[in-house]
Amino acid sequence: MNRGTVMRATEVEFDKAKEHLKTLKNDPGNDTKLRIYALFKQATQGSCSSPKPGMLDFVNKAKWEAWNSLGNISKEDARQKYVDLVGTLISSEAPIQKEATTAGDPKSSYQTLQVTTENNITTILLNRPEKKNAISRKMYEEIMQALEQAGKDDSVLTVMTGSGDYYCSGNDLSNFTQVGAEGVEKLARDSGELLTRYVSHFIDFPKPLIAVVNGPAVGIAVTGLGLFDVVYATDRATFHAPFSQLGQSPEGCSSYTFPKMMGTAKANEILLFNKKLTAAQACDLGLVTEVFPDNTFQQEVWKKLRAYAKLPKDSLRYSKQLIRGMEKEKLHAVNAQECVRLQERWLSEECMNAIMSFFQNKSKL
Ligand SMILES: CCCCCC/C=C/C(=O)SCCNC(=O)CCNC(=O)[C@H](O)C(C)(C)COP(=O)(O)OP(=O)(O)OC[C@H]1O[C@@H](n2cnc3c(N)ncnc32)[C@H](O)[C@@H]1OP(=O)(O)O
Repeated sequence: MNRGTVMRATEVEFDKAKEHLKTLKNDPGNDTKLRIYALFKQATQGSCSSPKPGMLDFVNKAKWEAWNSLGNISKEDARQKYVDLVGTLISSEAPIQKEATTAGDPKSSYQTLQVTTENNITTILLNRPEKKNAISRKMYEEIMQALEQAGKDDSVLTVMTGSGDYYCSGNDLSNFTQVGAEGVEKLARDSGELLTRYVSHFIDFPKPLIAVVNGPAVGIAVTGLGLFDVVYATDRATFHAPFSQLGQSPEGCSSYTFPKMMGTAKANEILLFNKKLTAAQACDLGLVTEVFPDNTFQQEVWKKLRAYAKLPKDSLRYSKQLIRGMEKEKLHAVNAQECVRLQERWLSEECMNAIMSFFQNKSKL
């Protein structure tokens, strides 16, 4: 590049930076967030021309000040600065996480996931960090689609992990507030059908499926872990299945896999009495394979996974099928039974009150 040439980010680089921003694991802090906001506004709308918000409108006032402070820089310069700033934030995070989630060949048709294949590993990144990766109806459908593709592609392993500070906060509770003209019975029936299909995709998944639990997990994100082949967790992760608090009942085959894995008495504390486990406790009970310190989690786990992914693909596939094969029929029966019970639960007063209370109070479970 000649001296004095100004670098200009392209629209594609700008769009990529917007996507990368969603995968940030660490909170960049308010000042940086305001600068990102301001550069984005300047890049898309030009200089700030709106009137200054009132002094009690703290949030919009801070945003206005950040945007206004950019002065007259051009849209192109703002776009370049935005791309640079996001690039700096991404590269300051664990390099292995970046590699696993943003490089490779993103199947960009997904709205709620980022799916990449690299080093023989297909990674399904749950990508609604602003909602703690709660699983919306769209996300259930997209996870099923991603599993179907990953089951057929050339990769050796499939990994599921979360974007941001949570692994996943379970079912998006607003799935139960979207009642159509046909009423709540229809909603419960459709939800039961969706859940049956969703869990079946895990039961039938043909190659090693690994959960990289990068933060707390709630509800179905915990119960479904019994259907993964290996579960690695950061020591920051917690495992909470608050069914009775929500007037619901277990799913993800956990009414069978949990007692089998850890004994009925231990499973009951989790599935009946909402006991929240630390990562170390979950590991002692056999739900988690291994726990890593948060600051080396991504590095250590991805190093291991890259080594595993060099093993012969068919051997791993057939071995998994032998280990799980005998159980498949049983698991489908358990899944069907759990979903029938849940359909009844979703129509119960206990469950409706609990969901209303979450949205009214945003009460923490
Ligand atoms: C189709 C039907 C299939 C049904 C399958 C059956 C599955 C059952 C389950 O999974 S049961 C478990 C359901 N999950 C929960 O009950 C968790 C609810 N969430 C919380 O308790 C908290 O949000 C938290 C502890 C996960 C995180 O707390 P905190 O760190 O304080 O963050 P916020 O609460 O501010 O969350 C940020 C933002 O995300 C929204 N959100 C988080 N989790 C969910 C969720 N599960 N459903 C809907 N929305 C969720 C939260 O409301 C905030 O949104 P806002 O910024 O206010 O718009």
